[in-house]
Amino acid sequence: MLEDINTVIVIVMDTRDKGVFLTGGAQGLGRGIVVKLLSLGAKVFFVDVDVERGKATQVELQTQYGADVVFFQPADVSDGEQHKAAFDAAVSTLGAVEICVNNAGIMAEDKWEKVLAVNAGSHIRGSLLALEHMRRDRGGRGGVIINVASLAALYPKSICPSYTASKHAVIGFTTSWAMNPDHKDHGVRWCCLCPATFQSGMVDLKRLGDLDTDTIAEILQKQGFVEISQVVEGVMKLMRDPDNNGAILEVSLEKGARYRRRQVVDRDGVSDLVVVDTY
Ligand SMILES: NC(=O)C1=CN([C@@H]2O[C@H](COP(=O)(O)OP(=O)(O)OC[C@H]3O[C@@H](n4cnc5c(N)ncnc54)[C@H](O)[C@@H]3O)[C@@H](O)[C@H]2O)C=CC1
Ligand SMILES: CCCCCC(=O)/C=C/C=C\C/C=C\C/C=C\CCCC(=O)O
Repeated sequence: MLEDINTVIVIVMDTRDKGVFLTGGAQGLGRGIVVKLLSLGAKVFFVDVDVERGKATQVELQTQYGADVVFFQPADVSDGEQHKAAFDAAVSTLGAVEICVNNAGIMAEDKWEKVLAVNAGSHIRGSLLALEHMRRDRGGRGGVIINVASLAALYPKSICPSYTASKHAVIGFTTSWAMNPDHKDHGVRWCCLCPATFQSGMVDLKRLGDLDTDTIAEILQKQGFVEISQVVEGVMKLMRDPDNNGAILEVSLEKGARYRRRQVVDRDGVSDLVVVDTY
């Protein structure tokens, strides 16, 4: 009798010794992703505009994981020069960057230009810096770009229109690049993460500008939060699967982690992109 041999072997991206560049790593989700990647043997260079918190995080993580695997540089990623200088410093410190996580974000409806500069501008710039460095057809090693959006990237949100616009921009930019016909040559994957609300510095109601904090507190209380650890697992899911390109992964309390959209690249990396799931 024939054995069932329909076993699928999935080769996941090995993060060990990979160079990572991440923005907004001093606290919240960014810090959670840094810790996870360090625990898996990656080397991480993170930036943040919060210098004190960034330094403290660096000291703590160097003590735990080693002084030669985690590096912090202060940078405001809404400033193109600071952002580029930090990316270049990451490349010279780590040797190469193969994973880029554009995570830094703010919510401040009374400063919509800043919201767009950080949440959309820095994700676009960071992606282009990473693409240029990683692309195989220009001597790079390939890699993956993860852009942290939000559930607010997928729906209109009357509470925070500018924040919502900035997150929609991230989805549009990332999925458009994922369809680039040169994908097979440059070997860089593009993914978006869309989490529901989780506890972090951003949920500090004092920092939300002129938003109606009483209403927000009431909604958040009723709605609940996803755990940062669940959101970090979502990032790992996007990162690890070598077939993932153009993926939008939602992480919510009701549905857990699920793909809203995804395209696959054949194992040989030379076929056209095929949309396998849409919404
Ligand atoms: N907290 C939440 O419920 C959700 C957050 N997100 C997104 O997750 C990402 C991370 O946010 P959280 O961890 O929640 O916030 P957080 O406020 O805890 O951490 C964000 C970090 O980014 C840094 N940052 C802000 N502006 C910066 C700039 N111009 N340059 C460099 N660093 C800067 C902050 O100093 C902070 O350390 C953001 O993109 C946010 O929009 C998405 C969905 C839900
Ligand atoms: C806009 C909400 C969904 C995503 C959450 C997010 O990206 C960041 C949240 C940060 C702080 C919380 C402040 C405002 C959100 C308030 C209420 C959310 C619920 C509204 C809704 O889901 O429609």
